[in-house]
Amino acid sequence: MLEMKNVYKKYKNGVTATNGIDVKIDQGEFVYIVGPSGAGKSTFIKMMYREEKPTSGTITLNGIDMGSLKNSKVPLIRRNIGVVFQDFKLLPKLNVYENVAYTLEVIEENPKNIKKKVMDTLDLVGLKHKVRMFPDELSGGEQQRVSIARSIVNQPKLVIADEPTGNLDPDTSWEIMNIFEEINTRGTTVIMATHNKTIVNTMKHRVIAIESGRIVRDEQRGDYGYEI
Ligand SMILES: Nc1ncnc2c1ncn2[C@@H]1O[C@H](COP(=O)(O)OP(=O)(O)OP(=O)(O)O)[C@@H](O)[C@H]1O
Repeated sequence: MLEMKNVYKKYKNGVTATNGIDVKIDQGEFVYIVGPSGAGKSTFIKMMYREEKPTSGTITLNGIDMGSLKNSKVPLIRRNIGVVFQDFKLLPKLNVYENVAYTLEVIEENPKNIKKKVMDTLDLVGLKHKVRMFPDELSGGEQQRVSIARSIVNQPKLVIADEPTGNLDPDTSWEIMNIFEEINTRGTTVIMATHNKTIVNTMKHRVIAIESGRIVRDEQRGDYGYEI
């Protein structure tokens, strides 16, 4: 589903964040991206959904060359990619239902389908009973559930998460991880950057370690591999 060939990313300030990355990720995989702070994990991930463009090399997502994709085509491709962030990034003036429905409204989904899709997704993340609440009335874990619901309501083939449990306590982190596990069990590819050693070592999946912009380890059912 995703292939990178010799991908370099040099930012305008001269920092080289990825230094020749080659990787292949298949549909349905669950992949952790680990490595020290500043290693290039977020940059690696951002290039997958064209938040950043590679300086050189190729990135192909389901046959589409993400690097040379016209800006005007990016929103269309993003419909097939859900993205979850550490800081949730919910719209503060919209309630839970509206935050999730918004994704479908911008892609002009038939209004008749929106309600069912939103409610089914909120049911999956366990938030059906809080549809009218606003983000500032929710706990961090609940906000992350809304953010996950928003990312999957359009049934993307790929969900990318950058440190999704970074702001959450251990119990809540496990609840959130169980949702990602369920999403993956349903066939969605999950790619997750994380510093959470306990989770990586317990909920075993493929582990790709990045250091100084290079992949230094790529193991099925790998370990986190760093002391925190
Ligand atoms: N927009 C940017 N402009 C310039 N340099 C950047 C930019 N984003 C990241 N960098 C630099 O690129 C390098 C890799 O950063 P990146 O955020 O990809 O690392 P990371 O592994 O995700 O780190 P962390 O675990 O701390 O989130 C760092 O040196 C960082 O300072």
